This record gives sequence, structure tokens and C-alpha cells, in this order.
Amino acid sequence: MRSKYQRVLLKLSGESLAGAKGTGIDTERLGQYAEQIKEIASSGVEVAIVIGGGNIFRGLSGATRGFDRVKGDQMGMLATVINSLALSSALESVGQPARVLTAINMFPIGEHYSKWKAIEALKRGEVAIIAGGTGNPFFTTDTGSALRGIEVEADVMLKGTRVDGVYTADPEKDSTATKFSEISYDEVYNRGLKVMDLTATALCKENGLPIVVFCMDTPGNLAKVIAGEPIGTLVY
Ligand SMILES: Nc1ncnc2c1ncn2[C@@H]1O[C@H](COP(=O)(O)OP(=O)(O)O)[C@@H](O)[C@H]1O
Ligand SMILES: O=c1ccn([C@@H]2O[C@H](COP(=O)(O)OP(=O)(O)O)[C@@H](O)[C@H]2O)c(=O)[nH]1
Repeated sequence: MRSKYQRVLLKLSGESLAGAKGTGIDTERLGQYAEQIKEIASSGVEVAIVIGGGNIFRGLSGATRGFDRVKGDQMGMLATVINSLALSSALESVGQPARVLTAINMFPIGEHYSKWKAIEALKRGEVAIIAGGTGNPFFTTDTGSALRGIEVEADVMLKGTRVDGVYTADPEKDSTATKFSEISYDEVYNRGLKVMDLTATALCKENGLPIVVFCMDTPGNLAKVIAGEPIGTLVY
């Protein structure tokens, strides 16, 4: 497989993992993700993954229901660990070695994350799944994935989600929204586009990490992005 990138940080949405059910983990969706990831990893691309937790718990929505925000965010971070374990299991069941590294020490559920352990795993051909977000409340997994992408020196952050790119407005709410094939970090900020949170976008800008937003729910799309096909939106 032709590859534009050597090392990637793939961000997967927790909510997408729920599939049509809208909550929890859809095993069919999980298996479909595992196959797509195996396809690129077995062609030699080094793959680090950060996965969200929105299919299980979000701290902010917990706070609106009376939960303490910090405890709610800790619940959200644990949700990302559950999703990471599920993904590592799905990868191993299709023959793709994977290792879970956690932002907070919770050995033996995963190994405590460090940049060097992640890179060691990548060089061995294992998919490094970096769980628990940044380890801090008041952040998102988008910011966690920007942070880890920069730390592990990825060539690009691939945001695999339910929509096929960045639009002039949320395409799930505004049917007249149009898609950008590419857009600068500053324009995302100036237009107030909500496809990623601003902390994540700012971190990527400051550290020169390009982002590709694409639809992960269509099988084969991940390999197309890796091959440099112009699907999705490049944020640079
Ligand atoms: N300008 C925009 N362009 C594309 N998607 C947008 C935009 N504004 C908001 N979104 C929303 O962002 C979502 C993608 O973010 P993601 O973090 O994967 O979702 P979630 O937070 O629901 O897990 C899309 O499903 C879409 O509804
Ligand atoms: O560094 C982090 C990353 C995540 N979270 C919590 O984990 C939840 C799940 O992550 P996110 O909403 O980013 O998941 P996604 O939208 O990708 O499913 C968030 O709502 C936060 O409560 C956090 O507190 N710190």
C-alpha cells in the first residue's frame, strides 16, 4: 500500500463506537474499525490511537445532571479506558498486536503511558492505544490526541469521525453547510467551527501538527487517507 505518512495519531470518537445503538459499544462497528486499522498497520504505518468516551460518559453532561465536574471528567476518562481495552481486544482478535498505555497509572489494566513506551511499541509494529485522555479534568480526548500526537512525533493527526470533513457549519444540524477540502487552523478559529475544540486546534497549530478530518464509518476510508487520497478535510 502506498503511504503518505510513516507515523499517525488516529483519534476515534467514542460516540461513533456506539454505532446505530447510540450508546455502549457496537461490536460490529468495533470489528470494522479493527479491520481498517490492521490494514494500515500491516502495511508498515506506525499507528497510535486515542479514543473518546462519549458513548459511555461525558463529564460536562454529567455536571448538568448534578455530578461533580471533576468526578464526572474522571468517569469520562475511565470510559476512554474501557473503549481502549475493547479496541485492543478487537485488534488482537484480527491478528494485530496492540498495547494499551494509560495516562493515569492503573497497571495491570494497561501500562503507565510515557512517550518512550509508546514509541517502543510503535517500532515493534504494535498499535499503541493511549487511554485516559490527558489524565486531567476539563480537557477532551481531542486535546489528548493532539498532545499525544505531538509527543510521539506523529506526521499527522487523523480525526476519524461520523462526518466526512470540516463544514461551514455542523452538517448534522445545517443541511446547507458546505465542506472544505482544506482550511487553516486560524480559519477554523475565526469561523468558530466546532468540529474540534479550540484547545486541540491551538495545540496542533503551535506545534505544526496537521489534522485530517474524515469519516471513519465508511470501510476503506482510513487506507485512502493514508494513501493521500483527497477525502476529508486537511486542517493545516
Ligand atoms: N463545522 C463543522 N464541521 C464538521 N463537523 C462539525 C462541525 N461543527 C460541529 N461538528 C460536529 O462535530 C462532530 C465530530 O466531532 P467528534 O468529536 O467526532 O464527535 P463527538 O464529540 O460527538 O464524539 C460531528 O459529528 C459534527 O456533528
Ligand atoms: O483529557 C481528558 C479527556 C477526556 N476527559 C473526559 O472524558 C470524556 C470523554 O471524552 P470525549 O468527550 O472527548 O469523548 P468523545 O467525544 O471523543 O467520544 C470527556 O467528556 C471528559 O469528561 C477528561 O476529563 N480529560
